[in-house]
Amino acid sequence: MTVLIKQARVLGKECRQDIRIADGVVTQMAPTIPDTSADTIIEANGAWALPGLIDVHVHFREPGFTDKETIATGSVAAAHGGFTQVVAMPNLNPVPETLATTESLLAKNQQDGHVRIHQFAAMTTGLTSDTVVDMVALKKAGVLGFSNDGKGVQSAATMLAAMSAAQAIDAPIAAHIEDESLVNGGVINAGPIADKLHLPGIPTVSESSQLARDLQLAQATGVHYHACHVSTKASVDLIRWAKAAGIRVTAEVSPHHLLLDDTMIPGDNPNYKMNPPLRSPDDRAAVLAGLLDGTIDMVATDHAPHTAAQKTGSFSTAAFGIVGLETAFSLLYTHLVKSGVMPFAQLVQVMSRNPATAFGLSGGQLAVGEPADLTIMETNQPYPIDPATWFSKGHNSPFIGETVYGTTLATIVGGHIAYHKGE
Ligand SMILES: NC(=O)N[C@@H](CC(=O)O)C(=O)O
Ligand SMILES: [Zn+2]
Ligand SMILES: [Zn+2]
Repeated sequence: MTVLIKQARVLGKECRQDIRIADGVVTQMAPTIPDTSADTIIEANGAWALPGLIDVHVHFREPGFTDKETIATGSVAAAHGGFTQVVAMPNLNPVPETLATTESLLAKNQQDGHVRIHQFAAMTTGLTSDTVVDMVALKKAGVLGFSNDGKGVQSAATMLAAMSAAQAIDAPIAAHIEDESLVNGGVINAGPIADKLHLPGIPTVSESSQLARDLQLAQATGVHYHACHVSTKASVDLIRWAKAAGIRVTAEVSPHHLLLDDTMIPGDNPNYKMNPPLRSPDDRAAVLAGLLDGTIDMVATDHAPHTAAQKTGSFSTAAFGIVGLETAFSLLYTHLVKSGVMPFAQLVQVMSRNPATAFGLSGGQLAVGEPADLTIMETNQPYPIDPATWFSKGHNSPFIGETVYGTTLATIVGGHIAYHKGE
């Protein structure tokens, strides 16, 4: 299978490029390549050719919750958003924690995935217990690493045991950081907005105090510790300190924590409910500053689809989480790059190269000889965010109706076209 992309803009190149792909590899880039013998031609017409985007935090809900999303719908949504690789979280039913459940999930990811799907297995059985899974066997089966996302690990002893086991096989731990003894049944960030809406608040220390614990444990074990969806200023300060101290830590931030804060919540609307919650304007400024200065390594969407029924009604009863795969690039391009907050090359780095480097994945670079994972992205035509155009089953987003720039024309995974606009 050969693909020829015509007249794409490429970061770091003065003039438009033709890009030839054969057998899953980028084989040629030049101002003009004759289109003899290409199976497929994609006219970029000056749109960007970017290294395929990588999202290390998605929820595909299969098995167990296929009314919210499936591996098929989630991975087409990923391709539609420009992502060529994702890492899927294990808060499923059954939880991938035994060899049998994990092997069948990995096979299903392979079979149904429209993009490359990597998988985190649970760290502990049932995502809540103190029993660490058989990491050696699960790593051998093919998982990328371990996470209890959705739940913090409440016991320091359990976290230490999990980190030691993961370190011994050089597997990363991706931590949902939340001390449940400090959450107080909260559903929104603690502070004046929670008070105004008469909703119970989640304090920032429920995240940062457990992060401080984890960083000490990561230092003691030498494990690769990845902090999921960092949301507070104190967390950014802790990670900055930890990196300076040589602790092997990486961190992600979600588009919504970069672009929204709790003062923007328009009343009791559950499409603004997620965990961690939208924090204060100061927290939001700190996570953005942390991403800009490299303290936070990457953007990850925490794509968390739910049914309409689960996201209707009030903050107090709705499910936590919002979708992100089909809006992440356009929102960040519009609000960070177009507005001059972040250089375009840096946005691409935090959405592609940095996640690849942190987790040892292929991709993250567009160059001759590299795997043909790439995204053709048009950035000049504004359009309103409209869930009718999405492939995800989840329509739970606070960004619906917003005008953005950034349309995926095509997503190519290993030389195969995973998404092609209009086809
Ligand atoms: N982020 C969320 O609000 N929800 C996630 C769980 C999680 O990422 O912690 C989910 O699985 O729905
Ligand atoms: Zn989480
Ligand atoms: Zn999550």
